Amino acid sequence: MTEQEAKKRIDILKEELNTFNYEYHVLDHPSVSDFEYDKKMRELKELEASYPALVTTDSPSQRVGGEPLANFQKVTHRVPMLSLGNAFNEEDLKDFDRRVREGLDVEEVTYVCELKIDGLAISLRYEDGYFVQGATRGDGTTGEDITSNLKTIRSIPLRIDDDNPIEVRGEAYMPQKAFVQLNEEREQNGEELFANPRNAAAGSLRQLDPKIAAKRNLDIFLYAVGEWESGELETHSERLEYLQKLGFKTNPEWRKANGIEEVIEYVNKWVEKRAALQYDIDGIVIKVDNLEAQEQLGFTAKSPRWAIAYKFPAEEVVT
Ligand SMILES: NC(=O)c1cnc(N)c2cc(Br)sc12
Repeated sequence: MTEQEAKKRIDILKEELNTFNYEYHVLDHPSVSDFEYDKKMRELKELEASYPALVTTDSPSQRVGGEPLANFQKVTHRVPMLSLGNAFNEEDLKDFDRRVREGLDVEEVTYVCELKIDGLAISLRYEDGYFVQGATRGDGTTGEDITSNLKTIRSIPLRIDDDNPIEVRGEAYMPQKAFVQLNEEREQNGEELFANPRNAAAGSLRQLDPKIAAKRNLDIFLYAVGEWESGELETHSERLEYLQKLGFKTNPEWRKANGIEEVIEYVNKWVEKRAALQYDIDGIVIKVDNLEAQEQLGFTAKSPRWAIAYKFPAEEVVT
């Protein structure tokens, strides 16, 4: 086989494997068997071993990186990562809504309600359509470069169909099933157990060896943007739809709410339904949907005036 023929075959295999990966990990709707997937991955790795110059950063064979890092480099976020004010009851939510309506001088506001994922806030940077850097939130301005660990999360696309520099933010988390399995393994090995899926996700993403992170079955939901050079949209809900169109995993439970009464309805629904989820949530995030209105409201010293986190009461720990 000539190098040109090898490149053609490698491009086909990359396209197929990245698509199978998207179907399995983002859509939860695989179109091929694991056997079929593994066979094509083996062929890709053999071709890349014969033609190392043809290995590219978006190749699915590159998800589990090379050698362990000595340490994590610091990353300065071009756009600071948010922290949210909290609401603990309906009164707090009504106060928030009152401040927003007064700030915008309107009678009623359209909000977006989203589940507050109990994981680790993450920022993903794409340039020319390639995943180039992933970082932790850190203190909101400076985080740690954990690109090699984030590449092991199969639902993170290595390539997207938008060549503008964009940053997408979300929450990396460990599904409850993965958490139980991990602690069972640790118990058998006499290792210290993780207290909860959030700590397990944080501990996994802080591993210097990506091969360990790759085994932790982490996942991610994306829900916001940082630096954004792509076409401007009018609302946050349109952004969520665009992120999904780009191939990012967004949480399917987000809903628009017309006025605070619909927000309260959504919150009360999830106080009941949260136990049925396969991942931990610790509240609901409520955002003003219109982006111009967000701009108009701006920020306090610490957090946006156009969003709030309703925190669920801490669950009683059954001992
Ligand atoms: N959907 C969201 O906006 C969202 C979900 N889950 C979270 N843990 C957080 C945290 C911030 Br800050 S926003 C947000």
